[in-house]
Amino acid sequence: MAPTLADPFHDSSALREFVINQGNGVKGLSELGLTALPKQYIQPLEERTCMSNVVPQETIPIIDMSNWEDPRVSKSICDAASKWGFFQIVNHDVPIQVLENVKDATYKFFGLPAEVKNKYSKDHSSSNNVRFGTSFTPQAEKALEWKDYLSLFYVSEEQASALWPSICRDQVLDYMKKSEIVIKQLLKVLMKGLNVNEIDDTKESLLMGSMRTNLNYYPKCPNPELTVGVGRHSDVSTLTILLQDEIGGLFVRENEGDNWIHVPPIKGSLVINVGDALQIMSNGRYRSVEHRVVANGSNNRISVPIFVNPRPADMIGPLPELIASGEKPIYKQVLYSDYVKHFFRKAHDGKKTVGFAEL
Ligand SMILES: COc1cc(/C=C/C(=O)SCCNC(=O)CCNC(=O)[C@H](O)C(C)(C)COP(=O)(O)OP(=O)(O)OC[C@H]2O[C@@H](n3cnc4c(N)ncnc43)[C@H](O)[C@@H]2OP(=O)(O)O)ccc1O
Ligand SMILES: O=C(O)CCC(=O)C(=O)O
Ligand SMILES: [Fe+2]
Repeated sequence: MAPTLADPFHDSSALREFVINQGNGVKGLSELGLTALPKQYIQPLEERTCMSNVVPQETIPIIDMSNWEDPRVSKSICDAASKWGFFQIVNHDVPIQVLENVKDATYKFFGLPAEVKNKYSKDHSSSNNVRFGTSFTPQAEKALEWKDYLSLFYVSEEQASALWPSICRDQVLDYMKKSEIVIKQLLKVLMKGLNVNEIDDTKESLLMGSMRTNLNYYPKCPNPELTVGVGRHSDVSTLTILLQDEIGGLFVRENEGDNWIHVPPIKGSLVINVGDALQIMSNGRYRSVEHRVVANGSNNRISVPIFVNPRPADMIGPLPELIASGEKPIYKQVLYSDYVKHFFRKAHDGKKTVGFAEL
């Protein structure tokens, strides 16, 4: 069949060549001015966000961090991590300018020509620690996701200087560095909520021994109602610190039901969520909750999550303090890099990754 403007990528190998192999991403597709979504991005009905399942009056907690050691603030953090798995923080210690700089740097990186960004793709990057990509796991997905990303795994300043794209390196490093204070505050409070009152070096390394920052770019989409920006998933991190811009589009699942809650952008705030590693280490007391991002028909959107993780070589399982206090473990000990590889090798599938660690 001859290509048409509505669907010039009827042939899937032509689409993969343009989007994945040449590094144009969905940003490149969006900029072609397509009038219809290529069929490879059409999600099954059950994966699209249906507005009748969105609860407009509900909201995740918004927590003021200026008095984070106040027992009432600590309680609201622990309650939010148990009940919602998600909350927003305001009046934290990360300067607004640092957040603005990393958003600008994200636009600058994605504004580079495809052939420059493509130097960081899975096939061309000189290291697994830097990866430019699109969708999530295109090789495993039945329907692709409408998102491009740059993923930066932090090892050292020296490695970042040598390997990370210079157009965003310093801004990402600054964002990570300045976020460390609030990450430590949150972990201290959350551990205290489990009666783990001392975070020694070993425990600190287990909770936050590695960090990965992703720059996510969701370009304007024809037929946004047919696809997703990011499909339903929980993060595999201990905690995720997410900076989103003013566009909106992140939805969180309410408890176990089929209702979804929008996370409204609040200027200067950071969205915090519990990841699978903390759900496992807390023996299920804190919950990693499914979330998804819708595509947008009018605007481009960016977000910048910092995934705070154990180290790849760590064994993770319910914390010994919880088991010593008589709790029955519901998870086994697993090697964290095995857990992450399991997550990355399949398409987004809600909360299924956690099954890998269940007893
Ligand atoms: C991208 O869209 C996303 C991402 C997310 C992410 C949510 C998170 O919570 S990220 C936090 C992940 N944790 C860590 O990175 C810390 C620990 N790191 C590790 O354990 C390792 O670095 C590793 C990630 C397991 C990679 O180890 P390595 O030995 O190099 O293993 P490989 O065989 O190369 O990779 C395994 C498998 O994963 C794919 N992959 C690797 N890195 C990424 C990446 N940054 N993004 C996407 N996929 C990645 C790699 O291609 C391999 O798959 P194959 O099929 O090729 O075998 C949430 C939501 C999103 O939409
Ligand atoms: O873009 C967002 O708001 C969320 C992205 C996300 O869930 C992720 O990258 O894991
Ligand atoms: Fe996520």
